[in-house]
Amino acid sequence: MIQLVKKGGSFGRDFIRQLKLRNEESNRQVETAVSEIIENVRLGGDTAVRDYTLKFDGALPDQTEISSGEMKGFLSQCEPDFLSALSRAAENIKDFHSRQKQQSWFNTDEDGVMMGQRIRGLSKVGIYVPGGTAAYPSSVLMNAIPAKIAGVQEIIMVTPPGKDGKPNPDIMAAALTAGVDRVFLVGGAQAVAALAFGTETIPKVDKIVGPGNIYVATAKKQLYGTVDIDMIAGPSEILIIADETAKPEFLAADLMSQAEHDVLASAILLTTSEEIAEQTVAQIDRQMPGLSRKEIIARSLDRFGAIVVCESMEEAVAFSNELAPEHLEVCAANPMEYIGKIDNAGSVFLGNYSPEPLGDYFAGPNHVLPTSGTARFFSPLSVDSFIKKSSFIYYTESALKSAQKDIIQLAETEGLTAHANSIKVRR
Ligand SMILES: NC(=O)c1ccc[n+]([C@@H]2O[C@H](COP(=O)([O-])OP(=O)(O)OC[C@H]3O[C@@H](n4cnc5c(N)ncnc54)[C@H](O)[C@@H]3O)[C@@H](O)[C@H]2O)c1
Ligand SMILES: N[C@H](CO)Cc1c[nH]c[nH+]1
Ligand SMILES: [Zn+2]
Repeated sequence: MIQLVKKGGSFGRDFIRQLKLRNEESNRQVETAVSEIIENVRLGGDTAVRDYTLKFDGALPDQTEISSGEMKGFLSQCEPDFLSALSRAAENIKDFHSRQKQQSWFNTDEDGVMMGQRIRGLSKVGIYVPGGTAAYPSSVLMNAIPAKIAGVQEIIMVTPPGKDGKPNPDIMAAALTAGVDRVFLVGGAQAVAALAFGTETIPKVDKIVGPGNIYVATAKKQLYGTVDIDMIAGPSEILIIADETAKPEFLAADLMSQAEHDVLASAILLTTSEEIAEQTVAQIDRQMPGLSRKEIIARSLDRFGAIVVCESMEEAVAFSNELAPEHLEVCAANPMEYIGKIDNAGSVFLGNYSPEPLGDYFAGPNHVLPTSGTARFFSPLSVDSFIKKSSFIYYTESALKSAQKDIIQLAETEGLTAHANSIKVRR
């Protein structure tokens, strides 16, 4: 049962503490397990990866790597309507992310000094595509399309095998659509560790991106430093701010759309209307029995769901900024009014006709987003996540001469006389 907190109820600090515990508590539980998996994969390579695949996924694929020829063979198993929806979604995602591309730049002054920045794609990137309790072809597009636009030379995808040890055909179709270079059927913390260290069959990469459950998110966190990562993109979250013009039927549906991802997912409604709050509870009760993942939804809403009646929209916005949700829906008479007031949120959905799943699948912005309050400092996955920059400096003899006094002064103040000497020898 989702908890309903009426005006003046004891929500506030207690619930924020409970939500924060969601991260800490689950992290504590899995932290040790994940570090053991990482260490075993580091030492045991493919053998350890295979053992964990059998243990956690329940089946071993005949082969870990799927060639592009084999991927094409799976296309005939996909629904034609799915394939055309996938290609339309891919176009929207390409269009949105193409606008993010930054250009290298070089500037030359009148005195011949040239400086600039070269921007290029990372060489080898690992993308994690979840596949435990659901398959996520949409996450293939969200990970790989910005990587391609950034100019990544090699995109290595990992995803858990199906319960039969076989690849999911829809995920293979998405990998072909998005231009993934190599695909390995490995999931969980063992996949992240394999990409970070490299094994006999799985290549070591420079950066690992992509969403996943708590094991995947914890493994990325623990391996940061051995490898670069994009962010902590763990169990999904939705927070909705609604005034009295919102529609309870929509609110209930949207809360459950994210609760269905994971028993650790979180769904919160903050509304100024007691009537809307009560009707949303009723709508959840009405809609949930018809949903295939109702058990996951019920468990998620039970622990990490809440409907809270706030004093004002300002109070709701302040709460939201404090929680920094992955997804924020603003269902209000004038949603545009809130654009400047939202400080912390991964992706914001404005108005009654911009439901969260529109962003998950189709609109174009990335659905790989920071969770657990990390939207305070992380941004959505983007083309920027896949680039690196190098700076370039060219000075002429006369330009160096006019700068030499300042450089020598700064070097000597730091006590670094060899630095100063490097300038002096050119005088
Ligand atoms: N934040 C985002 O951007 C975003 C986007 C999409 C999905 N998600 C999240 O991705 C997750 C997908 O989760 P999923 O489970 O379906 O797929 P997953 O691929 O993330 O996880 C499956 C893997 O978890 C590992 N695992 C399962 N139980 C384990 C255990 N007891 N010990 C060690 N390892 C274990 C297994 O190796 C398995 O292969 C959900 O939490 C969803 O909310 C987040
Ligand atoms: N809502 C998820 C991000 O938290 C992304 C997703 C993919 N498919 C469906 N939903
Ligand atoms: Zn979703």
